[in-house]
Amino acid sequence: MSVLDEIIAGVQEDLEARMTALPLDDLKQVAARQDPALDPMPTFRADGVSVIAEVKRASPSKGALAEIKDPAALAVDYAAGGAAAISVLTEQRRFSGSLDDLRAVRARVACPVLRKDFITTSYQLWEARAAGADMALLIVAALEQTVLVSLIERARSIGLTPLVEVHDEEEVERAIDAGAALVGVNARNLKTLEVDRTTFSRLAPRIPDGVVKVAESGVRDTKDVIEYARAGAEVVLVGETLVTGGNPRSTVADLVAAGSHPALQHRG
Ligand SMILES: O=P(O)(O)OC[C@@H](O)[C@@H](O)c1c[nH]c2ccccc12
Repeated sequence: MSVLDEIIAGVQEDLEARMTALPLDDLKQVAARQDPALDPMPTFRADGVSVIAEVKRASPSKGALAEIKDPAALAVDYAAGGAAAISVLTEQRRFSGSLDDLRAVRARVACPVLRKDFITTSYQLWEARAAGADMALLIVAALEQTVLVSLIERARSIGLTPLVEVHDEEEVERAIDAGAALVGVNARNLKTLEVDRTTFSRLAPRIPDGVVKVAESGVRDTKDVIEYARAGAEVVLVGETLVTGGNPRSTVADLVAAGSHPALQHRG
């Protein structure tokens, strides 16, 4: 069993318990009480590289990264530094996240919030919306094509913008076929957990113009942002560097500044 399969098995076990505790119809009512979801796409399409800053306590590859006692305070710092959106890991077993983290972040920031998890059912999309998320991650490697198509449609129907994650050429093709408008190229292979930053430059040319390209993982500094931007990234998603560095607010601000350099505004 691959790491990805193992993570998903755990996620589904935890999910079953929540589904028993809160039936879908009740969950939908919670979702209906939320403010309408925010649309991140206009900001992502605007000039300059948008930064999605991630609240990430741990990862399967590195174990514990940071304690993060107050995820909402961290998200407020990210937003103050100029983050276009906040990503919140909600997977519990390997990433030490939760939907409580997402709700806490939602209550304190005005920008779009992404639910970062291993979503395989529409129940999880409703959970995301009920917790106040505006976006949800869909990992192509974790989903059969018909399921991917239906989760993209379902996400949109409840107001969520799906971020569709790919790792290779075949997954790019599947994401585009499924109608993705926001594609994330993850430099970390979820099967081997290794980071290869050239994955983005290799796959970006296969993503049509008009589809917003997100470079996920492996951003260490401003140089990496510039490199991803030169290869066509409109958005970068950054976790570890922000939670392990000293000053998240100024680090985000530095990354945003690097990505707004006029020499990078030639993406067409
Ligand atoms: O910490 P990094 O290398 O900056 O990476 C952030 C983000 O890309 C990574 O957390 C991630 C990308 N896709 C995922 C899917 C599930 C869990 C986590 C992820």
